[in-house]
Amino acid sequence: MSYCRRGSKGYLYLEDGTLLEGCGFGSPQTRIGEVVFTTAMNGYPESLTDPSYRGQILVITYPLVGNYGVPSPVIDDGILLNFESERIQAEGLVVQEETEGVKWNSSKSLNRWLEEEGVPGLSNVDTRSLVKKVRKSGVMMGVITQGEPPSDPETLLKRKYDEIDFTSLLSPLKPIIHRGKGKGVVVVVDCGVKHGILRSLTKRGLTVVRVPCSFGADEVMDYVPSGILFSNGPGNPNLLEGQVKTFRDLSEYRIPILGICLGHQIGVLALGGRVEKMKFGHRGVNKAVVEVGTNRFYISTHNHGYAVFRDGVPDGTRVWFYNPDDNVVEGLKHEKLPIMTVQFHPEASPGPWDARWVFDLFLKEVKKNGNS
Ligand SMILES: NC(=O)CC[C@H](N)C(=O)O
Repeated sequence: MSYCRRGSKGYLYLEDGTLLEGCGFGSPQTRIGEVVFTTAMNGYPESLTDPSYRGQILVITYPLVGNYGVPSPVIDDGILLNFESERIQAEGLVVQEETEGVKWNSSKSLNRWLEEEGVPGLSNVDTRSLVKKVRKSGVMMGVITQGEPPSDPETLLKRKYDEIDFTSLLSPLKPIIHRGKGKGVVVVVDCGVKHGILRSLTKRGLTVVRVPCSFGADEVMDYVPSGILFSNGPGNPNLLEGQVKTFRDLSEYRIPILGICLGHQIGVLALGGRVEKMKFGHRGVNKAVVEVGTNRFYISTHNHGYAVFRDGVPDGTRVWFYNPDDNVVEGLKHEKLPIMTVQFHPEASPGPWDARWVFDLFLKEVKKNGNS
């Protein structure tokens, strides 16, 4: 790499000793994270602000990133449009080619956005071979930096993604209320909720109370909810004993519960199942899931590194969705209780809306519950 148009070289050092050299963009910071990739061809503003990417360096397989700039934030009752949280959550971004795009609603370039938010970017690297490596050896920790290669990467890489509880960094400190125009209150146990989930609930008239991820069942029940949603979030679900207990305790109230992504995994653990780390995860917006029973395929958005395999399904539940590529369990329904969970993202953001009816189904359950 001899010439970088923004002046600075950039580097990604991987846990296995590989050093990739490219061009720096965004902010000249050094950050550590688990190196993961998404196959989404668009939606970088949503992906970068998805709290579930906290602690991870995101590699985008689509070769041109930045084409349509970064939209201006629109906030409606505290809920953002076009972004999934108030800041970039990913630790760093790796792309093949970073572009200065424009679009009618773009307020700045990707480069400027990363610069303002203190997040390093790396471009002009062969993302294809990087992804092949990650697919082959599994996800690894990495250091992203600019200027010079990292001087002591081994020390930096002592930090392991799987051992950190990121949810406490993202969860609100106190409850936040978003009012819907209809009846019914849903408490969202917020371990880093995507705003797309909040939008999906308020759009259906529901009032949303976002409570800290550390809340126990009694604190959740103080809001007399008609339904409870356990949100998506970053990190290893096996560290979240408190949240698992809260889910278990709440299941006894027989109130409709919907778990999404991390929420699905917490539910599985609460009901006695098992959640394991995958080799390189599912991250993208064109992943098929099959609904058991109807045999319908839905194209859906995924962002998960942990998963429930067939032998980890808890007793008393049945598989609702699975991924036809690798058979991973993508959703469960409880046989007796009004509990349903999905590993994928029915709110999309970014991605297709094929499965947004999951929220309609939840709404139906919430209405049946009577409090609404
Ligand atoms: N999007 C999510 O909620 C991700 C859940 C969990 N952190 C995983 O990677 O599997």
